[in-house]
Amino acid sequence: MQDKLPIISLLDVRVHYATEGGEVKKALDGVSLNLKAGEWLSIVGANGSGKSTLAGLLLGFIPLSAGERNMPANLTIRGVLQQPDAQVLGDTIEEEFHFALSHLHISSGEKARRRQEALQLVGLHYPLDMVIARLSGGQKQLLNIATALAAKPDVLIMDEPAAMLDPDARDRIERIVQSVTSNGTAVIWITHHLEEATLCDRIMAMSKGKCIYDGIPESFFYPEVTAMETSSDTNPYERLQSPCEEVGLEPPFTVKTCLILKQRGRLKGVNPLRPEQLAKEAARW
Ligand SMILES: Nc1ncnc2c1ncn2[C@@H]1O[C@H](COP(=O)(O)OP(=O)(O)OP(=O)(O)O)[C@@H](O)[C@H]1O
Repeated sequence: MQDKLPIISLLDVRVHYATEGGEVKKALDGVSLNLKAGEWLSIVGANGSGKSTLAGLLLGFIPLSAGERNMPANLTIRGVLQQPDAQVLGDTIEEEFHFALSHLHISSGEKARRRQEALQLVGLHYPLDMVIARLSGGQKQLLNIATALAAKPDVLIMDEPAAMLDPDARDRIERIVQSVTSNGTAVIWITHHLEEATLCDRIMAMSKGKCIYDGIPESFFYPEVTAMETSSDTNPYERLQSPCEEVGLEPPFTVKTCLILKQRGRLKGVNPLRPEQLAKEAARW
């Protein structure tokens, strides 16, 4: 991925709002970002840290107060919002695809093919005249993802896509993201549930409108662990805080478990992020 040029580049972007009290609210306060084709970027941060503002800026519905946003004019970007209902326009699945693809200059046969492919990918097997109101929240979200994917976007931005979903639906979205990124679509997945940020290529952590970490997940979740010259049996290791902990975010359960094991001298040299990776390491003991 290193050799690819960025398809989106933000340079020192700022989004400021005037508050009723006459002060300036800095929703984004000097953020720079390069996104490459096929990259899976997780944007994490506490409530109000600027994640959705960044998504809105990339999707083009929030204007810049300052800085530069560079992307090719023909770049196709699609967004999936947290509340599935907020995005649905049609009454039926067929209508929803009709609205989503109406602006594309492709034949109706190609539209039908893309619709079929996208529904297959997200695993929605319903007749096209299925009334959307009868779908569950998770199914509506999968439909939103399918309509976004049918436009063959260069960039897919998902703002808390799994917030209303059960673990199975979340796993499905993760598999979809793995599939589309391997085909070149860049995906930005915004979340404050850090379990959802353990499969991505890169994490960007936001705090108070600033980017305070931009790098691989492993270094975000795991601090340096150093052996201490101590006679204590229970805690022979002292560790620094990870960037994740420094920002005040709660690490995934797997990471928390591993950090405790590391403090007890176990799991040296490995930094599992997913439960299945931890199980594999534990099985070696
Ligand atoms: N239109 C607006 N006018 C004034 N302030 C705003 C506006 N939109 C966002 N903000 C403020 O900007 C900051 C960043 O908001 P944003 O929604 O981007 O955060 P977030 O990280 O997405 O939060 P959450 O996780 O709760 O969705 C917040 O303090 C918010 O109150």
